[in-house]
Amino acid sequence: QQIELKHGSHRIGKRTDAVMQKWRGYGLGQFIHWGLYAIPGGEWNGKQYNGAAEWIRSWNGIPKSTYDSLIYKFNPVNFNAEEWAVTAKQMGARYVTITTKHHDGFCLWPSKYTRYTIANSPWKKDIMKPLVDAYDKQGIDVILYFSVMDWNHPGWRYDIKTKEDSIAFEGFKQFTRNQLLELLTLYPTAKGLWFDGTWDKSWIKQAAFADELETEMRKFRPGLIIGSRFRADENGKRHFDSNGVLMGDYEQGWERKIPNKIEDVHGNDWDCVMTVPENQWGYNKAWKGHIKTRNELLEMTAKCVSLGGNFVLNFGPQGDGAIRKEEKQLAAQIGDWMKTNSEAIYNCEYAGLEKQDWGYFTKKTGSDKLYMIVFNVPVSGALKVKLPANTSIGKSYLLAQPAQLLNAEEISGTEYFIHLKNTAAGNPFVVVLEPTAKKASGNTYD
Ligand SMILES: C[C@@H]1N[C@@H](c2cn(-c3ccccc3)nn2)[C@H](O)[C@@H]1O
Repeated sequence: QQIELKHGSHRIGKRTDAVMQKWRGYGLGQFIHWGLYAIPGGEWNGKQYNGAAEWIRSWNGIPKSTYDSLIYKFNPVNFNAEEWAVTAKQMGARYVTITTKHHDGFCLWPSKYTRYTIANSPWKKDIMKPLVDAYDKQGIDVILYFSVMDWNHPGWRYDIKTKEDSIAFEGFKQFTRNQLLELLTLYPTAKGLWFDGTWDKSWIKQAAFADELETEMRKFRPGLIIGSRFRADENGKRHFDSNGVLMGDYEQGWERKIPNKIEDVHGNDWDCVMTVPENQWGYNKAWKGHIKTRNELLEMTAKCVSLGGNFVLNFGPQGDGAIRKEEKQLAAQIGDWMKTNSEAIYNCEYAGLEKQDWGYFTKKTGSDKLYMIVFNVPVSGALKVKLPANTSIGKSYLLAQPAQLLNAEEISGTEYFIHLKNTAAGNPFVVVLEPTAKKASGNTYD
């Protein structure tokens, strides 16, 4: 049964306002991880760091102060915000999440609450403003990534054990609040905040402070979207409070993993953030291990949308500000597919139909139109569809060739085979189903 909570979730069920409805329909997004870590790119003195490139500061092979002095090397002469935004547009991304400050504490905006910012680098200029403006110009909504954990701030603590810890952390909490209100003030078109670095005990113990801060930010920016990772409840519960209710506006736990069935998402909004290599968010020179292909990424996108979520693909621009060619190629390949098939991705939701082996169902929000995103054509060339009892298939056709109707053979009251004309599919493709209400059979046998 429900327990009394002061700092648990303040909402049951999905948000129904227009801003969140738009977020729900994005389908595909871009993540950008960029900062000082892009300069070493996962390598130091010729040796490769085995962890994630944006965590290289935590490698004991580098003195912390040596890493921190990378600020004096940050001069991204090939940085072009317009190019990044156009790459995202060509990919078909409808929102972008950009690291304003990662765990190392380096701020891509000229914050007045620390010296560890772009303003004190050779580059000097604000990076966030041109990025927000460029993405806004492309009609791509911006979400600001913010790491609470800040290895550069003297007040940061992993846990609070002594009086000194709690005094230092009080200062850190005010600093964090100041920076967040500063970001919301400087970039008012940002639709949301994507929090990270909130798993340590020090922050988990700040249930009341974080709850008040979240309320303050929502008041400051009505409609602001905040995920489930920002704060813990007074019992230290994260993502879901002590009553199992989702914290924040959407579930943020799907990092480099995708739910397998609808029950896994508990009726919540969610997005999945994904790296192209196995686990590299910041630029890593060694483009090694399993690099996801365009078809794998398309299947992940389709799977996420088929389960009611969004898929957010990460890009790690180089230290000089250019996006690496492999990522540009992927963006173009994905965009090429989206040009023909984005109708099955944008403003679509979980169709409520039994999953079939050939791929994924999506349903257009606000309509009965169904999409079958096909990755595995059966040798029979027949795609099985199970519909609810009171519906049948009015029309079915390839999204890419709407004039060519496909034969939908009724196998039984609720099962159909959609017969494909051409089974040599080199690419994933979409079949559209326009269901109609089933005519009453008229015969009663009762
Ligand atoms: C979105 C992604 N989240 C950051 C992260 C966090 N962690 C992590 C790893 C172990 C324990 C707790 C958190 N690993 N990566 C990555 O650096 C990237 O920013």
